[in-house]
Amino acid sequence: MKIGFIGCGNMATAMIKGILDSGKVTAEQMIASAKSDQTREKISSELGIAAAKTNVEVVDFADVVFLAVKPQYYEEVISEIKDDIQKNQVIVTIAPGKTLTWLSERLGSEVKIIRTMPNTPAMVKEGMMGMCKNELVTDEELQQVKEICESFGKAEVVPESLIDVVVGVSGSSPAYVFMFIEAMADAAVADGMPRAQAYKFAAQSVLGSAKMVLETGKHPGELKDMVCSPGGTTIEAVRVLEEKGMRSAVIEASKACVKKGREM
Ligand SMILES: NC(=O)C1=CN([C@@H]2O[C@H](COP(=O)(O)OP(=O)(O)OC[C@H]3O[C@@H](n4cnc5c(N)ncnc54)[C@H](O)[C@@H]3O)[C@@H](O)[C@H]2O)C=CC1
Ligand SMILES: O=C(O)[C@@H]1CCC=N1
Repeated sequence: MKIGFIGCGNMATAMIKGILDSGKVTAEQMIASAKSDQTREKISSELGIAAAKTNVEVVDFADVVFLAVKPQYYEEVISEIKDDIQKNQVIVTIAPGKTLTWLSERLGSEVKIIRTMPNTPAMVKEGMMGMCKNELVTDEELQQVKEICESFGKAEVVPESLIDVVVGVSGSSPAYVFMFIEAMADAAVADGMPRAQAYKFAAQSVLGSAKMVLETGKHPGELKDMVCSPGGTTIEAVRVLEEKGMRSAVIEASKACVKKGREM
């Protein structure tokens, strides 16, 4: 399978590195386009794959084409490539808000489309991706693309109605988690811990807690209760977090994120 990326910024770079490291696809089977000479130089030297000057070159080469530009450039890119797309090719999107209907109207009703939502932890092969397809994509093709995407983390097929929800819970949520880590570290610094050490302690606690949720199968509330000793330190922190509306802040933030995605 030959894989192409249109645009090679943060997400594309992370995804390409993961795919190459998995060995599922060789460097000769991959291509990415970029507008600037500087980015094309990075594609050749850092990623070791072909760098295309035009987006049409990517479509002419690849079986699976990822549209990895910002949502506001989708329309422009689609009008550039639409006449070159063949019936057997699969177009994979990674932008919020661009529905299968919106995409089909612009790419053409004959085009196979997989709509996904990845996240930046793909950079460390711990990504989480939601994906759905239009009716022209076979289950086998979806499975093949899913396996490729599992090179940089986990991937799950969801109904299209949940893709906007995926933006809130995993596409954008790394930003909220980084804010949480930064805030915990700020508190540790305020109490005298050197900053680099504070980030390590805070980040490792988040990593370990996430692993506990995934690996023990226990309810997050039960895991929280296991930390809270009666009359102890943790329940004091929990009391203040509840008083300051932490859960509500996270829920409202995530709902605003999902709403924005639906409007895009
Ligand atoms: N950054 C994130 O956390 C996530 C981003 N996404 C989505 O991934 C997509 C890419 O986002 P990032 O990688 O963060 O953006 P980015 O800005 O790092 O990369 C986009 C790249 O596309 C290039 N580009 C712009 N117009 C182009 C054109 N006409 N032809 C070829 N290349 C062009 C830009 O020069 C840039 O290098 C967006 O649709 C975004 O919504 C999805 C999930 C997470
Ligand atoms: O902020 C954004 O619009 C993109 C989509 C998900 C994460 N970043």
